[in-house]
Amino acid sequence: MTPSGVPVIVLAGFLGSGKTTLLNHLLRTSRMRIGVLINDFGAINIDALLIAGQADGTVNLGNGCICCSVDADGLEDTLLRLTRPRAGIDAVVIEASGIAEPRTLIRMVTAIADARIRYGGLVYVVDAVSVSMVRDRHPEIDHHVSVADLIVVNKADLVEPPELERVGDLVRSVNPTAPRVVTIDGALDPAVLFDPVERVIPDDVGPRQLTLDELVEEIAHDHSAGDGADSEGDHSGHLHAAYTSVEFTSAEPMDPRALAAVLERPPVGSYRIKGVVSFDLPGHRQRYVVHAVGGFVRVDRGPWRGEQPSTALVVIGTGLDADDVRRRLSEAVRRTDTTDEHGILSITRHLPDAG
Ligand SMILES: Nc1nc2c(ncn2[C@@H]2O[C@H](COP(=O)(O)OP(=O)(O)OP(=O)(O)O)[C@@H](O)[C@H]2O)c(=O)[nH]1
Repeated sequence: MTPSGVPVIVLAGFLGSGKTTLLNHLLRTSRMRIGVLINDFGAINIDALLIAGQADGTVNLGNGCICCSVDADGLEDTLLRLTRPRAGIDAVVIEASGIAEPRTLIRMVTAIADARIRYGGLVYVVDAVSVSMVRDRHPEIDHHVSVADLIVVNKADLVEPPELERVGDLVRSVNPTAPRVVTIDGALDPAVLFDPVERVIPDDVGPRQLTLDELVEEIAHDHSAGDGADSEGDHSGHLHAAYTSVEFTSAEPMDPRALAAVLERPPVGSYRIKGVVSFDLPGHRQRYVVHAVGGFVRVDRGPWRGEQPSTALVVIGTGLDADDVRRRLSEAVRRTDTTDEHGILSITRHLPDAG
């Protein structure tokens, strides 16, 4: 028998492991109506930008780590609103920031005593390339893996089979019971996560089902009305205590060669750079999405979605010199006197199909 209540799944994993990629895959391939709660680290919510347009309903929980910036009541309110029968949501996924403390989040979800929702488990994404290095730096990652209900070993395309096997053994030694799935680009079969549903909207839910835009608007309004305080107290032992982020925005287009240099040789202390970039060059006026994780750079591009082309980047790391980061990015804003017609190649060579 399928348990009752809308499942609330927590999606976690270290910085850059592939959580947003996996979530986008689920949103594209699942036939369910999925509500998404996103919590990103940094004042500009890049993950919300990267998911926008894909999710049925996206609620941006704002700046900071979810376990700090959203108090238990705020999370409860949001979840209960999101799962009202009129909303017709089949499942909720909370994407935690890459340095969130999943156990705190799980406690917050399981503490909600309302039959309308149930905790749907922790899906933990492991980056096959960097997991060993990340464990050396942050042994507490093992605690996160150990409480996972499903472990997704992602980026299988970037490691040789023996290394993949080694990562599998390592994960199993930390969490012997959770099932493991190996993926490329987070291509997880939604059936692994969600029970099939037959959506029945009860008769007593009012004149009509809410559109998700209406729902999101309502929830966003509630959030701006009262931002949560820290309900969990001391976060000094959490991963995010050591990390800071630096945001950068520019209405002026960027210089591709200079930006590529920042992505390939990131500022001292930087572990993760991500964002949306405008180059505004002939043939390259699309919306570029750039990612750097450890030493890996990846670029994707697509159309702007009605927004004004501009650049928004976040750099996350430990011991970042914010002034230096901003200076390097400011220097990568395109100067009008430059004519570097091949500069864009330093960016397009990181497109997945660039060979
Ligand atoms: N080659 C390869 N790249 C991947 C794979 N999965 C994700 N990526 C890339 O890795 C980068 C980070 O992916 P995201 O999905 O943004 O990672 P995240 O865990 O959401 O990152 P944070 O929110 O910053 O913690 C992006 O450039 C992705 O395109 C994969 O399986 N293979």
